[in-house]
Amino acid sequence: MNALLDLAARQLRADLAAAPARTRERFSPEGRAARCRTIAELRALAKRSVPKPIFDYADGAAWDEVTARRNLAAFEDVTLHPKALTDVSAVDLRTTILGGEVALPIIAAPTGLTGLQHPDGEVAIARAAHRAGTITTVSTMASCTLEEVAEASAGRRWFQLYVMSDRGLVDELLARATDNGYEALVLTVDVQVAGVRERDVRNGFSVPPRISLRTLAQGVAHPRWSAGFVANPRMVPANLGWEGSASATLAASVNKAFDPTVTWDDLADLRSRWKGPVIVKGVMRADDAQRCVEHGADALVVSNHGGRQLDGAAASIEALPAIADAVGDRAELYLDSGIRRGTDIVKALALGARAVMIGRALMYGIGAAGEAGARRAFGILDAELRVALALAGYPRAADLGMDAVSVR
Ligand SMILES: Cc1cc2nc3c(=O)[nH]c(=O)nc-3n(C[C@H](O)[C@H](O)[C@H](O)COP(=O)(O)O)c2cc1C
Ligand SMILES: CCCCCCC(=O)C(=O)O
Repeated sequence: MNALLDLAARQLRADLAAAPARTRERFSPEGRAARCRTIAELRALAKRSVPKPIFDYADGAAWDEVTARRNLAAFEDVTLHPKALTDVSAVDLRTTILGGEVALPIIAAPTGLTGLQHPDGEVAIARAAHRAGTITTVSTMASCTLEEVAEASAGRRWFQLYVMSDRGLVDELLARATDNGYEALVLTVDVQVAGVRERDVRNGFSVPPRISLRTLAQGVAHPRWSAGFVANPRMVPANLGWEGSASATLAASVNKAFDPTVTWDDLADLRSRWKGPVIVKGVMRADDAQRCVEHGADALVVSNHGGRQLDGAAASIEALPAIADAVGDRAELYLDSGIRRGTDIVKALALGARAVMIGRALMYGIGAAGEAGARRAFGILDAELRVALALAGYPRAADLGMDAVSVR
C-alpha cells in the first residue's frame, strides 16, 4: 500500500514539474496550430494572431468579394460519384509536375508580402513545401530574397514574375532566379493593374506600413506578432529595391511599378529568353489557354487570383472544364482559388487539373504559427485528400477523371 502511495506521489510530482512546459507548449503558436483540424480553424487562429490589417490583406479580395465567395461556393456545385468495391488500402498521392515527381498534387502558390504574416515568410513556406514533398513558388513581391529562399530550402522552387515597367529590373530578377536554381518561370497575367481591395483601403494598408495610433494599438494587442516584427521587420518586397521608399498604398506602388502594356509579345519574348519551363498564371478562358500553348507555355494556372483582382469573374473551378478541353495534353494545368478541403482537390483533379496551388491556406498557416502552421496546412489537406480519395474509390490521385464528378 505504502509503495503504491509512494508511486502515485512520485507520478504526481513529475506531472506537476512537467506542467509548465506542457502548458507553454499547449498555448504556443505551434501547439495551437497543431490542434487545428481544418483550414477554416487555421484561418480563425491566424485571425486572432496577426493585426487586423495584416489578416485582411491576406484574407480579403476585390470590391464586393463576390468572386472570392464564388470560388468556395462553386466547389459545392461539383458532385462526386464514388466508385464502389475498389481496394483503397494504399492511397497514392504522387504525381509528376513538369517531369519531376511530387509527393502530393499541391503546390505553394506565389504570395507577396508574406513576411507581414510572419517574419520567416517565404522561407517558412518553402521549407514546409519541401517537407511535404512539393514545389514552392516565390513571388516577385516576396518578403524574402530569392537567394534567402534558395539557401534555406533544397526543395523545388519556381519564380513568379510580374512584368515591371523597369525592364532592367525584370532582366535582373530572371538572372537571379536562374542563378539560384528556380526551375520554372510563372508569369502572372491577371494584375494588369491593382485590383481594388476595399478592406485594404479601409484599413489604410500601406507599404511600408505607416505607424499611427491605430497600428500601434494593433501591435499592442498582438504582442507575439509585434515581437517578431520588431526583431525582423519585413516591411517591403525584398527583391525590388523598395527599401527606404516612402509609405504608399500597395495599389499605388503596384500601379507605378507594374507594366500595364504587357501583351502576347511579352510572353513570346519571355518564352524565348527563359531556358526552363514557362507557366502562365491567371488564365480563365479557353481561347487564351490555346494561345498560351501556341506561344510555347508548358503549363497554365487556371486562376482568378483568389478573387483579388476582377470581382465578378467566374470561379476558377467553373472555368477549368472548358480550358482542359481546349488544351488537352499539350500543357499541364494547375488550378487555384478556393482550395480549402481535400474534396476540392479531388474535384479539381477530376475536372482536368494535374495539381492545385494553395495561397490563403498557407497564409493562414504562417499567420498562425510560421513554418509549423504552413506544415499544418499541408498536413490537413494531405490527410483530407487521402480519405476523400479512398471514399471516392480512387486510390491513385493521378487516376481521377471526368467520370468521378458531375457539374451542376
Ligand atoms: C496575400 C496574397 C498575396 C498574393 N500575392 C501574389 C503574388 O505576389 N503573385 C501572384 O501571382 N499571385 C499572388 N496571389 C494569388 C495566389 O497566388 C493565388 O492565386 C490565390 O491565393 C489562390 O486563391 P486561394 O488563396 O483561395 O488559394 C496572392 C494571394 C494572396 C492571398
Ligand atoms: C494590389 C495588387 C497587389 C499585387 C501584388 C501582390 C498580389 O499579387 C496580391 O496581393 O494578390
